[in-house]
Amino acid sequence: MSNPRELAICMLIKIQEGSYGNLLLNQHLTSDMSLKDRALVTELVNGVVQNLLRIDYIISQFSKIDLSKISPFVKNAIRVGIYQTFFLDRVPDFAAVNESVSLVKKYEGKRAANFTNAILRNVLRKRDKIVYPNKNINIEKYLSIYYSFPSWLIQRWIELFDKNFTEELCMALNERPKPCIRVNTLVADREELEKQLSAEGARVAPGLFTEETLYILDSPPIAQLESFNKGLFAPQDESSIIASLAAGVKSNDKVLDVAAAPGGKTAHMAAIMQNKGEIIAWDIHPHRVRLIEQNCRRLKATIVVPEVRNAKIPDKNMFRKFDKVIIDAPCSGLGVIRRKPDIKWSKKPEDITALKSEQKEILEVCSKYVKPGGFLIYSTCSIEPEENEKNVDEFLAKNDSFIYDDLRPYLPEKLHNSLKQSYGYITLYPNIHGTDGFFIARLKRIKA
Ligand SMILES: C[S@@+](CC[C@H](N)C(=O)[O-])C[C@H]1O[C@@H](n2cnc3c(N)ncnc32)[C@H](O)[C@@H]1O
Repeated sequence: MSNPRELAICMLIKIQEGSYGNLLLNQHLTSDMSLKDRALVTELVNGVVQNLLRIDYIISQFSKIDLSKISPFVKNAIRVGIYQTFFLDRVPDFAAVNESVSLVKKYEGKRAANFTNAILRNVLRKRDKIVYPNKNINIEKYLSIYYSFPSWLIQRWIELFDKNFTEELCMALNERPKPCIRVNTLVADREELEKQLSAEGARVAPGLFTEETLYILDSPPIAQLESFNKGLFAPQDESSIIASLAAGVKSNDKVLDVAAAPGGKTAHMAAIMQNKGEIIAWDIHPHRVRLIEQNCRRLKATIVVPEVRNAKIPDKNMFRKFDKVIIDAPCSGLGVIRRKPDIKWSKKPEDITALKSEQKEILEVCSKYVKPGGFLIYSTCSIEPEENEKNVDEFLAKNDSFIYDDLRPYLPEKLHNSLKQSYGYITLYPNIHGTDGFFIARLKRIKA
């Protein structure tokens, strides 16, 4: 399939049937497609998924047929057409309409094509007259439709934060983040990497908080850069970079990273430890443990011992053996919606409850691996308190061998005023910090 819009429509149908957007894009965007086409497919798929409720609201204003009765191909062809005309500057309106109409004709015949044409032209003609739910009458409905977030999430966030914060959060989560990379200090320093990236045609900007972070402003595809293949850097969000700093690892530490794949924090900690000491890196999925192996090989992290293990199953032989235990827990991922917009549709309120108990179990079991005087770092890429401070607070209430440890010595100074009173944990928010949403807690074992 060589037409990027056709490919995007087919992927959108699969995503609505339950496939993961990122996996589909990785699978179908092969090197025989031009860079431009790959970028367009990615933009259309992520853009439609990100703005789904608003796009469907617009369609429903102009279609006499209920959305649920429109065939998946026609519906997604209209969505792709509307996304291009409302959210992208670079595609002329007539081209967006014509492409959708001719694809519908190819797949569903002339009648469906006429319907598509009528809706899209009508939407274009009346685009300035679209009336969204009134913000002053029903703020929840307005935020849900206008920013395209499920109403349960909007309700939850308004209760947790407030209306203004929720609106800012939605806006930030709808922004496309610049790719973020970590300088691999095992192989290069920041200056060397900047020079090499510039020679390879990439432009970068410094990190918001940390020395080892660079943001890519524009570049050839990252995986094709020589500097990537030589392991000079690792793609990693700054929030995740901050989490490995919070671990405060040092040379000759014995570290256990219990949910480590694909190895972002593992390889970073190996760099901080200057490849001295040991990091045992577990993950439950064999294919993901292979990613740890591949990434550590590319990044020359030689002290990492990857293993397929379920962190919920205790191993008595390893109790109290580690200086640092890192639990980068499986979580809802609601903090990384900027990168993976389909998360907002795939996650349900009950997932948060289920994940909380899974995280609690891992926390309970893996805390036993920390030696007296050692540290436990618990993190998630979620901003939901149940997965974060509530979980840790409940753990601490039941385990008097642990206390919160002051994060300030490990965090960039600019973040100190975001720490709560005990200084033992921090939540990063995209609308405040400009990073992914992330939670990091640091605990100390004070008793055997
Ligand atoms: C947030 S990701 C880890 C990201 C990683 N720490 C990094 O920085 O690249 C969570 C990982 O936990 C793994 N996982 C889920 N349940 C697990 C379990 N019971 N035991 C070990 N790993 C688990 C998942 O396969 C996933 O790779």
